[in-house]
Amino acid sequence: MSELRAFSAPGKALLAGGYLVLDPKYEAFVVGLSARMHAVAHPYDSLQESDKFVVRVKSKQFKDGEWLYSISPKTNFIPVSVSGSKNPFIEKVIANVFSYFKPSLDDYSSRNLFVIDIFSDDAYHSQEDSVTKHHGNRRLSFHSHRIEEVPKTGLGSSAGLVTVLTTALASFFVPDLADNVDKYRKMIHNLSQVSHCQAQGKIGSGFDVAAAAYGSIKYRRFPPALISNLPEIGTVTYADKLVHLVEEVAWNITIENNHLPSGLVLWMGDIKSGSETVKLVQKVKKWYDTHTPDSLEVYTELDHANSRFMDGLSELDRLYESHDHYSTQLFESIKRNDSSCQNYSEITHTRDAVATIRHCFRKITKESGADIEPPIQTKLLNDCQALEGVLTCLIPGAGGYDAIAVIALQDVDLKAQTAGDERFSKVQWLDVSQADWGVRKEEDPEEYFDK
Ligand SMILES: Nc1ncnc2c1ncn2[C@@H]1O[C@H](COP(=O)(O)OP(=O)(O)OP(=O)(O)O)[C@@H](O)[C@H]1O
Ligand SMILES: C[C@@](O)(CCOP(=O)(O)O)CC(=O)O
Repeated sequence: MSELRAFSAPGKALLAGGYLVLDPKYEAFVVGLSARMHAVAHPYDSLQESDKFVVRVKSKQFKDGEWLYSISPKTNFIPVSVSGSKNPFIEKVIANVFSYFKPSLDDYSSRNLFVIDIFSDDAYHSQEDSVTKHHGNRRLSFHSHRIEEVPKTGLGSSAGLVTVLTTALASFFVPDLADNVDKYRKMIHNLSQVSHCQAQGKIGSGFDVAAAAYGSIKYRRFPPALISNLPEIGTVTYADKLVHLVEEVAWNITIENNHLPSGLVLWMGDIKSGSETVKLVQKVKKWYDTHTPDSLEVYTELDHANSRFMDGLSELDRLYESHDHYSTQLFESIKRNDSSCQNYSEITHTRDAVATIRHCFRKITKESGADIEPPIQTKLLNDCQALEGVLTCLIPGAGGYDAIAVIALQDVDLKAQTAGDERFSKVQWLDVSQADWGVRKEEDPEEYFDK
């Protein structure tokens, strides 16, 4: 490509289906966020040598944020770090995009250097030790530490990175991609799932990658074996098997557009203390296996409550759009958040479903030792539930001490309501909102750079 082009992909919050979504039996609800990961692909450049490709990925907001990989058809597209500095997510994206397109060096002689800049929005990372600077027309935070050392807020930075980088790198091989992201969305999604899964060590359900590719969705995962059955990267059969998986295989996945009701918005409160998802998942799995058949009953109850929660939100969405007397009264009652809420079954159904989800998670917390909704978070959520304009609130994703998610009326200001209140002193409201759209082209790539 002879032109600069920019893409972005959203962060995520898993509002229903944590843990269950690891099993293809259950459906989850994930919301795409306004915090986005960006990739700007530069025009083709050339190396002195013509016996390899080089991909240079720069992420200048982080110390030492540059990775240089060389890659060649002669070694079946195994990326080799040139600078010595490695990033597993970037490495797997390069391996898979090259294995998928199998470019020949003859076709790319004198345009075999691909340069991509990564930019990430503030909400992904703790802003401590960072300096905000204008970069082109954008305000970006620059951190004094390496990417692995900067505390995350849990919005899915790696999934955003993998998805947007896959898109940007693929745009070197697909001339019409930049103007047709939709046409290639499935390919981008499937390739990104493969890369993310390999880089992460095959732990996740892939809901974060699906949200990065598609935005707010109902999601049911693919069978994990689809990816774990691939041969090793660099083996002779890898590229063909990958193309077959991305293009031909039925993934049996559910991805359906789904969003929060109009008139309601998401608030994410960061708690600054972090949890380790992998350890939580291990504890919950152990609890599940050692507590059957009771654990299956808990999962079934959770699954039904998740469905009722999603149905309740859809019901509220329909009501908001109707703008009739009943719906106006209902939304005013959420605004007051007083006993009048009891008069509206749409509110009580949604709240009861969330109460059941939280009850089940507290039970699992107690029996498994995995702090999904530990008592300190229970107290915080109960305090949030009583705030003006709050429909409901819960622990997103894997739960723990990371964050809380609150669904509230669009015109209430939780920041102002909780300011100076000791009960909320640990909560930092993130500057994010729901944003339904998945990976997309950004119209003005020049605006990322100083003129
Ligand atoms: N802006 C970036 N530039 C380069 N690499 C990044 C960037 N953002 C994330 N990464 C890569 O992703 C890794 C973090 O991924 P990880 O899956 O642990 O976190 P996350 O996706 O933000 O969190 P969570 O899965 O809890 O939502 C980093 O160590 C780095 O390798
Ligand atoms: C526990 C789990 O179901 C959700 C983790 O969500 P999060 O990374 O905490 O947003 C794991 C997964 O689905 O990958």
